[in-house]
Amino acid sequence: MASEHKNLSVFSTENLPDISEKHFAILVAEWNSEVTDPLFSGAYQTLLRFGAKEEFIHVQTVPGSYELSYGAALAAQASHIDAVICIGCVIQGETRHNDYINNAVAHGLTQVSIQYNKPVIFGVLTPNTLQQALDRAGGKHGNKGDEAAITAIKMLGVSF
Ligand SMILES: Nc1c(NC[C@H](O)[C@H](O)[C@H](O)CO)[nH]c(=O)[nH]c1=O
Ligand SMILES: CC(=O)[C@@H](O)COP(=O)(O)O
Repeated sequence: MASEHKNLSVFSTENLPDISEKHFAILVAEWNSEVTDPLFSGAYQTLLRFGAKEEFIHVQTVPGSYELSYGAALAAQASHIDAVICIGCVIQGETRHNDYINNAVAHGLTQVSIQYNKPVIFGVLTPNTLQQALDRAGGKHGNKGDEAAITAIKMLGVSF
């Protein structure tokens, strides 16, 4: 398995832009909070680590990952928000419900990002099991919340 023994949160932090005056929205799904709480903490602490101001990080919860798209649209259309980070965890159940949620959120967040011309980061785990999720929320495979925050920071440095 490609990720079997890897920390998936290893990333370059060179040449990051100055984010001291940037405003970040973080949307956190309440479903599977034992996973989304550490994902959020990873994202929040990573933003602070690389220079974001606490008062410029705006946090809201939504009931589930499916609601992240609408929550992201509300955040992205706010003029003071520079980037949106969406945190969720959709664990495969007995039916194909998880597939519909995951596909809807992936497409929805992409549409919001393009519509409002702002980075909207997909920090949603789509594991088969709770353990796979915990492994990626501060466990042996790192923290996808950290990755989501670094991705938001890097995207703020992308311009033409
Ligand atoms: N099963 C999971 C859900 N389900 C709830 C949906 O996200 C949504 O809130 C509901 O369908 C009403 O619109 N959400 C997760 O984030 N993770 C899950 O595992
Ligand atoms: C997607 C989920 O984990 C939750 O809605 C339960 O799914 P299922 O009804 O397929 O077990």
